[in-house]
Amino acid sequence: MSRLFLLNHLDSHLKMSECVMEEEERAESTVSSCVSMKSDLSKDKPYNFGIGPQGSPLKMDEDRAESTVPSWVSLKSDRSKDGGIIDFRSSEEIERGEHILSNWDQSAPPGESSCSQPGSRSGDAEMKPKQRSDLQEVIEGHKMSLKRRCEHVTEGTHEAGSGTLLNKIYTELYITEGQSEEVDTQHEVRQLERTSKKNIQDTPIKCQDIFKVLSEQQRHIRVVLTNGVAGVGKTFSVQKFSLDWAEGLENQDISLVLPLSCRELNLIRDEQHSLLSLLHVFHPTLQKIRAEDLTVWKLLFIFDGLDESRFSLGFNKHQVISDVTQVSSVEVLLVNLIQGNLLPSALIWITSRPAAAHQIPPSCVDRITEVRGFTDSQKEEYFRRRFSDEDLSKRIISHIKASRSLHIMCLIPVFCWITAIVLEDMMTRDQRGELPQTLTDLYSHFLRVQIKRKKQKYGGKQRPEELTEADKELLLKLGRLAFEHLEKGNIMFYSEDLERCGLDVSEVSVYSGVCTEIFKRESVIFQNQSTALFI
Ligand SMILES: Nc1ncnc2c1ncn2[C@@H]1O[C@H](COP(=O)(O)OP(=O)(O)OP(=O)(O)O)[C@@H](O)[C@H]1O
Repeated sequence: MSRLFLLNHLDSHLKMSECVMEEEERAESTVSSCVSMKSDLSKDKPYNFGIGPQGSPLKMDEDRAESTVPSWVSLKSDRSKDGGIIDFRSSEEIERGEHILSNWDQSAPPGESSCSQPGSRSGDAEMKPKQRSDLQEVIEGHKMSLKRRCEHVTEGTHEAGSGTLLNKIYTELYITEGQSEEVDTQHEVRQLERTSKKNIQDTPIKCQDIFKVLSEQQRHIRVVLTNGVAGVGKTFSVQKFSLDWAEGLENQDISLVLPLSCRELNLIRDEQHSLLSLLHVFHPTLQKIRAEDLTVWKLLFIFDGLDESRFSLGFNKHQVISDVTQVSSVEVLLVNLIQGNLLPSALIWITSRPAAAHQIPPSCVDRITEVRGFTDSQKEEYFRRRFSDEDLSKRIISHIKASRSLHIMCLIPVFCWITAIVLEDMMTRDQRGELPQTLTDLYSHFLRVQIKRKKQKYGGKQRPEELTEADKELLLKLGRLAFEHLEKGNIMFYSEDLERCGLDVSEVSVYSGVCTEIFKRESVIFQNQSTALFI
């Protein structure tokens, strides 16, 4: 059955926005405390694709999927038609491949972590030259493929995102080792304000160092859990880590970096796979690898967005699997990987919003890190990187500094992105109205900018700024959908949910430009008498 997955990023924003509106009304007075268990400010990964008869993501229409899934799933196979890996490598790259393998050959076997059992790396010593060069070829093919997937960011509309290089806009994030607190139930503005006042005991850690042993007290780090609220930059960190590896800049002792998005793993939740076939599905460049290669290489599995997974990870009662060709459910494979029964030498990096992180037993985790967002100077650097027009970035920075709530919220990178979109639009056209001072203002303008972009994209007779009756009706229905699911705590919508709110699935697909724009990122607040409507 064809299903439409749309993401609702709005769940806590009912609470949040109630608070923010109160806050705004009370200007600089104390921020009220509201429950904001899980903030869903961001998602730049809208799902909008069909699942094939077996639910296989590989059966997607390639063109459509390419434009809608900024994903780790390589929809276009990187293999040439006859199944051979395309050799994109320069001689330098080939040499580097050799270097990677020899690094691994020389490196000490990983130690054991709390959950792991002794690993086996047998086989590398006996590797024949032909086998070795085949493996290098696979590694290099995978690096090229990963680089292509990671070097561009897919924020905003497809057109806007497709041209943006990650390295151009990536701004260093403030990441710490250890976990700050329990899940915070306070209103986000208040949480963030507190977070920004750094605790002197926080130990900053660079993203590229998360698997490195940094002090004598530490032992081998096998499993890292990275926490962080919505939109704080977990996925961007994964993307940057992967890109730096694929470009040969960092962590070159790792043979293969294997990002797997939990949201995409949901798509094969009902299927049976071996770890090997799972890799073939999500990383088609690795079709050539064999079971024994996996035990020889130093692998890093990245499970991004545990909070979005629909698995129930039963760590206590599950089948034990130690063979990469043994078929089972994806959740059983995951648990066995994390516990170290399957590929005990493999490194595992899991990212999650705080509310879902408890699914991983602490005994399995060697290091916890937390993405805290941008410090004040990183906020400014973000805007300077974003705009080549220095004057524009200066004006935007000074506007943000002048507004307390905007400045606090810019701790979260996705909020910087919204602010950049809105203020750029307002400052670069003949705009007489006041610049947004409050979050409500900002979200309202954001919706307007997104609708305008959609109209420019799809055309239409009326001026891009004008809303037709049909637009209004659609927005209200989307608002209802978001509101109802916000109350239920759902973050994903199915076609049935859309139909229940009077939305025609095919219409929404046609309008996916605006729908995904609206759904994927932000709650936009309309104040309609005393009610807050979220879109
Ligand atoms: N380091 C960064 N440099 C520049 N922009 C960033 C950075 N990190 C995040 N962003 C901006 O914030 C947006 C959201 O980031 P990201 O998707 O990584 O958040 P997340 O923590 O994975 O959120 P979620 O929990 O909702 O999945 C990005 O699309 C980008 O616009």
